[in-house]
Formats: sequence, structure tokens, C-alpha cells
Amino acid sequence: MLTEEKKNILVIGGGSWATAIVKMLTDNSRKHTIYWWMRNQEDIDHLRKYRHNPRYLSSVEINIEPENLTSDLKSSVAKVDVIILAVPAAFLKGAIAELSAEDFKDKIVVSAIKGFEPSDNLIIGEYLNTRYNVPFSNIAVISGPCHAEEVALEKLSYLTIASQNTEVAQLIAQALSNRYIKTTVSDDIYGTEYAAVLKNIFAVASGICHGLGYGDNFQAVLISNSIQEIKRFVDAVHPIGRDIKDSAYLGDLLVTAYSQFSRNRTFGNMLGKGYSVKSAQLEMNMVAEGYYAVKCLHEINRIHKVYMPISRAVYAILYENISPSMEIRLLAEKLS
Ligand SMILES: NC(=O)C1=CN([C@@H]2O[C@H](COP(=O)(O)OP(=O)(O)OC[C@H]3O[C@@H](n4cnc5c(N)ncnc54)[C@H](OP(=O)(O)O)[C@@H]3O)[C@@H](O)[C@H]2O)C=CC1
Ligand SMILES: O=C(CO)COP(=O)(O)O
Repeated sequence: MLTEEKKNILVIGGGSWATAIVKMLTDNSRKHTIYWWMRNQEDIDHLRKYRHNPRYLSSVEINIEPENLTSDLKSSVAKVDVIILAVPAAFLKGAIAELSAEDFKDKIVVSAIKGFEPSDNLIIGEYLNTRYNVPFSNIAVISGPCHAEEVALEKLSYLTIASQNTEVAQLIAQALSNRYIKTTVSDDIYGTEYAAVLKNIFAVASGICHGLGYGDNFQAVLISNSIQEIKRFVDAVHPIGRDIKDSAYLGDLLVTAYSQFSRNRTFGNMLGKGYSVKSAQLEMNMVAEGYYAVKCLHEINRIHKVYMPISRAVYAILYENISPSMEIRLLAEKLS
């Protein structure tokens, strides 16, 4: 059985989430062999010497064999059975540009990314399938209401691993679980990915409203309407029976919309307080996926034509230079 095998697992990415995933994997009792690719050789040298990522979750001690840290993507991919992608969606294409479909052959490929691949407007599972011929039976996604910062603190957290192949989902779920991470599996790979990408847009909206001075009463209405918007869209693009109240959908929205750690909410909050999009991005040294996602969604929704007033308002603020206060005033008339 797949779940009983010891695997070589490569994590691709050097940011907070990749760091948290490496921590989860290395705190797991099954002791798969973990490899970690990041683009920056100085960070690798620092990690080898001090066992800490110098720039993200820098308090976390990383227990990985120094020789398994690498900036050589192609040869590390060749060594492993499982590849976990954890770079922001906008940079994925560039990060793996040297790889071809042949490199992914017979590998299990897992997306921990919550974003659309922007040149094709595809969720990552679809991108892996269409661009690299990875069969859906070898693809999984990691989702759930889980911030890297709380993983660093070993706060009890839950992840959902979605795949059309239950054995693959179980393998990844088992590899990530440990005393502070609980995992469940799902076969709704499309719904899980779309909901995880969309919630970033609503967290930007939540941050904007907070920055503008709207209170908890309004936020509750905004988030209730947001989950309905997610449901309408996900059911339109992939209509199967799903309970939108599950943690992988509603939980993921709630944590991102309300948490102090949320990159997307922080970004939105700055916009509400009067920062320009550019200056907010420069000030944060982390990536708010919602910024990229809302543009892709706007384009995808030209086909589906789902009623999405909150996402539309975020798009207007980020890409049409409409003032946040005016746009949210107009949006407020459409919520109930
Ligand atoms: N953080 C979290 O709690 C969670 C994040 N995710 C998802 O994980 C993915 C990664 O996000 P996260 O780790 O948080 O990101 P961070 O904001 O923590 O880190 C940003 C990463 O992006 C890289 N990067 C920035 N600019 C560029 C560029 N121009 N070209 C290539 N790479 C670049 C950085 O590399 P460098 O340091 O070398 O500049 C760094 O590795 C996202 O899709 C996010 O939605 C999912 C669940 C939880
Ligand atoms: O997806 C995430 C938590 O589930 C991370 O995104 P945020 O940092 O915006 O919350």
C-alpha cells in the first residue's frame, strides 16, 4: 500500500508556507526523506549552518539533512517520488521553467499553492495536468485553515488533502500529520482549490473594510456574503454535492479573513488606510495571492458570469483605480 511506503519528498519554495511544510514533514514520525529546494543560495548556506530560514519563520528550527537542501531543481526532482509546490502562483511558471513533462513522469505532484497560474488562468491542478501531462490520479492539493505562523508555534491546526486518488491523498495526509497537525482527505480537488484561491480575494475585501473603519457587524455580513459568492462560483465551475461549511471551504475563508497573520487581509487593510497598491506591496515582504487571483477570476468569470459583487469591487479597487471608500459604499448597498 502506498501509505506504508517510505518516500523521497521534495518541497519547492523558500517562503513561509514552504518552511512550515518542511517543518510538518520533518516533525512526522514516519520519517520520509525530505529534500528542500529554494532559489536563493545564500538562504541555503544559512540554513545549512544555523538550521533556520533567515527570512521566513526564522525562529523555526529545521531538522533536515544539510545535503538535502538544494538550489539544483532538475537533479533533486529526479531523486524524489513526491514533489510539493509551495511558491506563489504568479512565480510558479518561472520557478519550474527548466522542468519538462518528462521530469514529472510517474511523480506524485502536490500543490500547496492558493492561486491561479496567471498566464493560463488555471488552478494549479489543471495547470499541472495540461502543461506537464501529470494525470489527476497523481495530483493532490493541500488546503485548510492553516497559517504558516501558527505551524511555527505548533498550534493545533487542520489540513485537508484533496485528490481524485484516495491513496495519494492518504499518503500526503499521513506524511503531513503530526502531534499538532491533523489531516483529512477529500476527493473534491477542484472545489478545494477554487475555494482556497477565492477566499484570498474576500480576505483582501475584509482588510479593505477594516482599514476604512467598518466594524465587526459589517465584517460579519461581508464574510457571510463571501461564502455565498464562493459557493455560487465553485458550484458553477464544478457542480458536485459539497458542503461549503466544511473547514476546507468556510474554515479557510474565516482564518484568512480574520487572522492577524493573513497576508491578504493585511494587504487589504493597507489599501483601506490609503496606501496605493504598489506601496502596500512594497511594504509587505510577503505575497498576497488575492491581488493576482482577482484579475484571473475577473477573466474566468467572463465565461461563467456568476454574480460576484464583492470580488468585482476588489477588482475595481485594485485594477481600475476606484477609491476604496466609494467602492465599498456601493458594495454595501448590494449586501444583505
Ligand atoms: N503562508 C501561509 O500561511 C500559507 C500560504 N499558502 C500559499 O503558499 C504559497 C506560497 O506563499 P508563502 O510561502 O506564504 O509566500 P511568502 O510571502 O511567505 O514568500 C514569498 C515567496 O515568493 C518568492 N518570490 C517573491 N518574489 C518572487 C519573484 N519575483 N520570483 C520568484 N519568487 C519570488 C520568495 O522568494 P525569495 O524569498 O527568494 O524572494 C518567497 O519564497 C502561496 O500560494 C500561498 O497562498 C497556503 C497556505 C498557507
Ligand atoms: O491560505 C492561507 C491560510 O489558510 C494563507 O493566506 P493568508 O496569509 O492571506 O491568510
